[in-house]
Amino acid sequence: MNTTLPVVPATPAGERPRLDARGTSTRGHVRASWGVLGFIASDTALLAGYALLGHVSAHAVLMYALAGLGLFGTYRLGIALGWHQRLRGMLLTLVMTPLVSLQLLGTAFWVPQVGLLMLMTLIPTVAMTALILPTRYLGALCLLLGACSAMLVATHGAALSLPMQAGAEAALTAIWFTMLLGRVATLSVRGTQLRNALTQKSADLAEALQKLEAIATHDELTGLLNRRAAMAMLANEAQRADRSGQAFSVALFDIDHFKQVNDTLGHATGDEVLRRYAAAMLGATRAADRFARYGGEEFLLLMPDQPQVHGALQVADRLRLLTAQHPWHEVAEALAITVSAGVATQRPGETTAQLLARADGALYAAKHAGRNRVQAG
Ligand SMILES: Nc1nc2c(ncn2[C@@H]2O[C@H](COP(=O)(O)OP(=O)(O)OP(=O)(O)O)[C@@H](O)[C@H]2O)c(=O)[nH]1
Repeated sequence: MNTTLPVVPATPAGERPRLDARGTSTRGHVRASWGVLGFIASDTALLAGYALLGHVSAHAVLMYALAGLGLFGTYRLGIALGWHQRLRGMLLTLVMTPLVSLQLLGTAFWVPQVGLLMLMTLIPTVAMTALILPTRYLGALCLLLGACSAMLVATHGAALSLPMQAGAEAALTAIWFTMLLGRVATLSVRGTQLRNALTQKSADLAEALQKLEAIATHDELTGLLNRRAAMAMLANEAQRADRSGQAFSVALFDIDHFKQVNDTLGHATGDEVLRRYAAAMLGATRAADRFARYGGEEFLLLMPDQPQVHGALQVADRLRLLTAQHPWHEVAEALAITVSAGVATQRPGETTAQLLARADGALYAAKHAGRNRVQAG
């Protein structure tokens, strides 16, 4: 009678069993079914004790045991037929809870001298349900069970009792209570496990989202912000500048004769040059500045705190010089890398596309003027 539904145990770490939609493995349900059998056995033993003391009939104990075995069989059949997967892991709850409740209430109607124990045993059963079942089902189940309980009290109220006459009876009842407490405690543990699992899941999700964001906004080779992120940043900066009236500057850098690096030293060396260049520029720019990979060997520097073109030109030229002075021989003997840059400072009413076009024009001019130089657009 004390057949509170057991908690479906988690799957041991490292195994990859078939999971239902709620992440419970078939093996977990099988283990839970053994738990059901354990409850049936312990309840039957206690009831047999009451029968020996003459408090309930042996017939009632036998019926209880048979009903319990029927429940166990139904559960195992459900698992064998894959119901736990079809019912999205709610087999225990959707099928077993009403059946167990039926068993408990039926016994209470039939053997009201243990009726109060049956009603109390309903509590952890419903609590288990509340952990899993959607609210609308839970509400319906509670209404149904409430109506049945009310009917039980209305029709058998006076007869409902706790077996406590003899000392041995009281001892059995105390054991029953202790078992009930154990089941409620197990449910609380399960609730905590579920909450922890949820917390872990949302932490994993947040981490995955962060990784996705990083992938979406960063260039894989250099780790710099990619063009998409750079354009978004530029748009934000333009909005800020519109509001504050404080202009900003951009510089487009392009590695000189980079094709030759690839052609003579190989693509891998070309990649290494790009990586080193990016790292060197990141280390040399201010925290407020943003350095992004704009294209293949083209880079964009956003300078929010450079409202004057001469200041922006100085920054860009410092970076140009740093590039020329970088120990490129560490990458390949006799390797020398220079960059050309075009700088533009935002003009009132100018769009980011117009601003970039001016910077690009200046870069083109720098290339044509001989490379390894910076020009303003
Ligand atoms: N290794 C490597 N090469 C790249 C990458 N992206 C673009 N490139 C190469 O960069 C080279 C750019 O060549 P061009 O546009 O002709 O320019 P350039 O040789 O730098 O000449 P100038 O810009 O006129 O000085 C091409 O060979 C591209 O294949 C990359 O991720 N890795």
